[in-house]
Amino acid sequence: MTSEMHFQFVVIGGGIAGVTCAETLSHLNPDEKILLLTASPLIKAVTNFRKVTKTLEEFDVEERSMFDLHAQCPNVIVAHDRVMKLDSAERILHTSTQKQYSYEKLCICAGGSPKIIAEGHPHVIGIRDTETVKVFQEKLSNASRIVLVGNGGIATELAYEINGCEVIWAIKDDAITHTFIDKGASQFFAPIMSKEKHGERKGLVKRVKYRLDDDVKTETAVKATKGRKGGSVTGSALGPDWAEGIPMHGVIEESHRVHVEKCVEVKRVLSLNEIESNSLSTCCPPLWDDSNRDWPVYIELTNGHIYGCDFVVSATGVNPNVDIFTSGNKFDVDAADGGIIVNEHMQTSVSHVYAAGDVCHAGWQTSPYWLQMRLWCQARQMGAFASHCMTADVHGHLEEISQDFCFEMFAHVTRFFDFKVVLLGKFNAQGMEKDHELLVRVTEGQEYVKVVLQDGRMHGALLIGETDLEETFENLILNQMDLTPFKDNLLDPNIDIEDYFD
Ligand SMILES: Cc1cc2nc3c(=O)[nH]c(=O)nc-3n(C[C@H](O)[C@H](O)[C@H](O)COP(=O)(O)OP(=O)(O)OC[C@H]3O[C@@H](n4cnc5c(N)ncnc54)[C@H](O)[C@@H]3O)c2cc1C
Ligand SMILES: NC(=O)C1=CN([C@@H]2O[C@H](COP(=O)(O)OP(=O)(O)OC[C@H]3O[C@@H](n4cnc5c(N)ncnc54)[C@H](O)[C@@H]3O)[C@@H](O)[C@H]2O)C=CC1
Repeated sequence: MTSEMHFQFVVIGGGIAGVTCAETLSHLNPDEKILLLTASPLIKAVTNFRKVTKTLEEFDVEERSMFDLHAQCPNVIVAHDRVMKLDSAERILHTSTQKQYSYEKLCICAGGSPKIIAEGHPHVIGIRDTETVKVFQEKLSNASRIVLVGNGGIATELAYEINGCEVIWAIKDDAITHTFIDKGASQFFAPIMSKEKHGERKGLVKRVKYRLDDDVKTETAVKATKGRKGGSVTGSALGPDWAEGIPMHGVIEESHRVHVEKCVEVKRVLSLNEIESNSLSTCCPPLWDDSNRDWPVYIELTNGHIYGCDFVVSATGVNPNVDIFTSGNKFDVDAADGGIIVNEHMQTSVSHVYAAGDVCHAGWQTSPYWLQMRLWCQARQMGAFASHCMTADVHGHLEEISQDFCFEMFAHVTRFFDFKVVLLGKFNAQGMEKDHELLVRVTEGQEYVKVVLQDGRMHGALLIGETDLEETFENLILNQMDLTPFKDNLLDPNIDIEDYFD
């Protein structure tokens, strides 16, 4: 019988949410011992954090050995151990190394795994962590054509970054990058996507730094391989600009070739044998050469088109890692996205258990200008806020804690097609009735500016390019000024909008 170790605070997950939660708990509770349990030996650390505006933040993400966190926060003990079972009635965690840990307060930050079409198929892969990127790179280095499924962040980045390999990009929508931008913005990007990339990429927003020496890398690779069952993901999600500095080359000379199939889903994944025995005819985009080629795998789309390729990347979103926790415990889980529901204090429906990051579903009455997206900034914010709530909870004044300002307004800065992209508030008029109004300003190849107005007040904005409008628009969303008298001038390029509202 293994003895049980008790901790005031236990955090599960070495991703951005878990590490931020453990670090903040450490600062708030210097005299308490905090345990961080992580299935991967590498953890994610946020560095160079800075606020760009009140709600927009930028930071670097470093992948570090788990020993670094203990060195930096001596009251945090980091254990490379996978939680196999949660007994919430007894407040005990059982791990893969047969250990048992009891807790006063627990925060689940177990992240998510890629939602993969045809899961388990040898020619269909997903991308989540360093290891899955390695698999992708290796496969790509021998590939001349891939099918890319999905229309969100990962697919958009891959469609732009992959060189030396033909890409058939299959999307459910009628425009690219639907998760982040509207149809007008995707038309703005269309000519840029098909162009070859020239010169150095700017890397303006983020960098992921790999500070590992070779020994740690080797050890990590071995452990990670052993730890996986059926290709399941154990590492933390990659962070901003993960694609930068990672070679993404196939075997053909043509540097950049993308064919977009719109309004489709994948109907079937087929083998060459199935194609031949059923005499199915395959297709090829105009001017692409498909003569006499047999492919390892074929994809049939719902529009009837069948494409052969070397392998398929399923970039179709994330499933929160909840199964281990929901088994035998009464967690409320969101029916649509599968996340553990948390309230405005990041508490789950199970006593003494909190959750943060990709694993959770924001179940509180959100501000009209905020929405949940599974992003690093929200993982950091939720992890930090959960630690404040857990600390207040053990001291009996949780009810005095009001929600952090970061949940007032959605704000995200990223890069797509080498352009800075800023998303503010309800940037795509999400959940708004038809009575909203859109104002748009486009300068081809330079900038795309869209604001969402309702009753003359700004509810959201999408800014592509170096617009310098984020701070002013953030203020206009937060202060809800009636813009009816200024509407005609709001996007006038000859007016300095910052001075206007000063
Ligand atoms: C390819 C890619 C690119 C991305 N690019 C961006 C971007 O540009 N901008 C952006 O904002 N976001 C981006 N994201 C999303 C962002 O990385 C995630 O939203 C964020 O990192 C989630 O953090 P997390 O801590 O909640 O989860 P994760 O990073 O998934 O961490 C979960 C942790 O829990 C551990 N764990 C899981 N189960 C157990 C268990 N049973 N026991 C112990 N430990 C366990 C895992 O080992 C891991 O350490 C990207 C994601 C991917 C996959
Ligand atoms: N720059 C950024 O901010 C980036 C953020 N991310 C984040 O990382 C996470 C994972 O990225 P993605 O996998 O791209 O998820 P995503 O949530 O961004 O996009 C998923 C896409 O897959 C589509 N889809 C879902 N099921 C499908 C199916 N069966 N067939 C076809 N299409 C289907 C959806 O319509 C959606 O377009 C997300 O949380 C995303 O926000 C990822 C890369 C870059």
